[in-house]
Amino acid sequence: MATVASAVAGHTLNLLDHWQACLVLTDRDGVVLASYGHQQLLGNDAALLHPGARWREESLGHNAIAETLNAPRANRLARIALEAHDAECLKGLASASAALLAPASWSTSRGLTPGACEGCLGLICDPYRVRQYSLGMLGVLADDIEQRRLGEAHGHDHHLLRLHLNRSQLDSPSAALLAITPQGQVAAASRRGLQLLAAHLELTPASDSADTASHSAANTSNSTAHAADSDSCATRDDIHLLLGQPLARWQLDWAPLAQLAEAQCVTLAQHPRFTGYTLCAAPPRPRVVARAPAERSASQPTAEAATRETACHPSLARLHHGDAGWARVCELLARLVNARLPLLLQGETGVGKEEVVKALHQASHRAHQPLVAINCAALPDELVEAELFGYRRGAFTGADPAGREGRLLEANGGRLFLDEIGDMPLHVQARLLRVLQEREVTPLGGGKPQRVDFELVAATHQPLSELVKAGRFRADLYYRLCGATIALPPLRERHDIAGLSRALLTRLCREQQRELPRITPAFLDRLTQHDWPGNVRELDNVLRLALALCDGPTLEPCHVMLAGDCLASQGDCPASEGQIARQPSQASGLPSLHDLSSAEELQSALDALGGNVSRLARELGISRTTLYKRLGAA
Ligand SMILES: Nc1ncnc2c1ncn2[C@@H]1O[C@H](COP(=O)(O)OP(=O)(O)OP(=O)(O)O)[C@@H](O)[C@H]1O
Repeated sequence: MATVASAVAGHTLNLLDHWQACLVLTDRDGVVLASYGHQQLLGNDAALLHPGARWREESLGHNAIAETLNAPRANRLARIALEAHDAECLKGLASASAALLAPASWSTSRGLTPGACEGCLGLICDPYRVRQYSLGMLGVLADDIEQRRLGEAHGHDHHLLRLHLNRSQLDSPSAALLAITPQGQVAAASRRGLQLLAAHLELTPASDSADTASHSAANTSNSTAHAADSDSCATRDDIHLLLGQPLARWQLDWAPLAQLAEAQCVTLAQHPRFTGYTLCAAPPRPRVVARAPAERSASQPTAEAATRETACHPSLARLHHGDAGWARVCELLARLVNARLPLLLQGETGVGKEEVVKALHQASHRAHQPLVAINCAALPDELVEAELFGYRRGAFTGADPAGREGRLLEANGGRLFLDEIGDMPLHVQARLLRVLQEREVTPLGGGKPQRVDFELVAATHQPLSELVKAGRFRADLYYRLCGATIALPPLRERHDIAGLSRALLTRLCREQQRELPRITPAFLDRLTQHDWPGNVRELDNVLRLALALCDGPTLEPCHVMLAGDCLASQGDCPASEGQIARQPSQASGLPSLHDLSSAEELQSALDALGGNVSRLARELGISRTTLYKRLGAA
């Protein structure tokens, strides 16, 4: 779910930044899986936005996420007003949230399965900026996530029908989505899909009884501002009448629809109830299953079993920030993480191959076992065998008299990462192949072979298959390494450079224990225009330098120094809003509260800080609520 949510949330990052708002994705227990947007919102309590933090009532008191998760169906959308939060760090902020529900589905073998709550998407924000837009946005994001999850669950063996009155909106979350079996039965439907079918049968939407009780109880709290879900949805009983039914029941003729090629649209001009709707049908898309290795013992889990394990671990979800190519990589990794397949990662230098291996290891069942990384290009030819396989006492001149275990044995029980595998000398390739075949390591100088059990990941920036053709890499080893080959896209092809840059800057500022400067759109624009031959490594360096060059509170395009730019030629940056605000005498650069007596003066100070209410409140030593009250006097 985190992968899908990240892909969806990635589109909102600019907006979140502008609103100084933060989106929090939690699982159904209120445990944070990921967060996006303005991470400084909670100041010293930023850890609440980190994976693992809990937002249930027992941990954090009253808040919208907890409220939604108490009764997810009834409270699909909830909003908590300013003072109603219990936690000190949330006081003066608004929280709003939307439940993320799995689609109700039907199959011949299992019958009807109601959609369970899978998690929650919360928005923590400055209430004066966002107000009612927050719920609208959350509703759209939740619809989008739920639709994508439906496609993920059913798209490989069902036709997906989309209906919308406006052809250009067929791909949007406001379209109705139906999953149809090869026999033409409705197997699942999105919320809007259910509404559309329900309307056709003239079903009257009613509330789910269990959830309604808790909803009413929650509504008795006058500090809670609930937003009723304006999108009425078919009830559980109605779903029995909708799912598992032949599509023909709605007078939609299945045979010609099943023949539609993807992206082909039909306008249902004359249809009795769907008049004016455009319909588009996508045939099933087979799942991508990694190539199985040549041999596998019967006791090992199959690749197919692993493909069922599609939930994306937060450490994998953190690898991308909304780019579709990287989202696909993360999804594949999530499927393969415990599949016991050797993985081969291919990608240019600096794309993040090592980051991927670390994330993969953290997400795997072996996370608590060693991850042993070996850079094959960095080992001198004469030492590489000793390093990998170890040696016995006195095996060669200059060896450690006590002998050495070798890195392969160190990886026993865990994962071995062979970086730059294309640079491994041929004679070492032969020995490694033997280890992979026999799962035994014999140290240099002889001795008893020792059994080893490790997962294997190899990486290279070289086209390994070409090296095989050129006779520089053993074909038999190549086929042992590439149970699944995953190509990592270079940075210039990514569409999430802005989101990635924000994440890298946040990490750097945390490391340097400094406040994250405001990031101007022009700064991000300059980053997205570059080609990034050194990929994420180059971006990381450029951002480090930008932070070092930035004295004020705002990162401007002039702080971006790309390879070849000369520091000495860097002109002065124009004084930013924040620098203008630095005139007064205090260490913080702001006049004291005493000096800012009128609402107009407070407003000017706020404008000078780019509208950052939290920061102004902090600088002035007052709560956000007090600040709003004083601003409200204007
Ligand atoms: N998704 C990411 N999030 C944060 N940092 C990243 C990410 N991907 C890469 N980096 C950073 O970019 C730099 C290069 O990453 P990494 O070493 O994983 O690349 P690589 O592909 O293994 O490079 P090489 O082929 O040169 O060894 C590191 O500093 C790493 O921390």
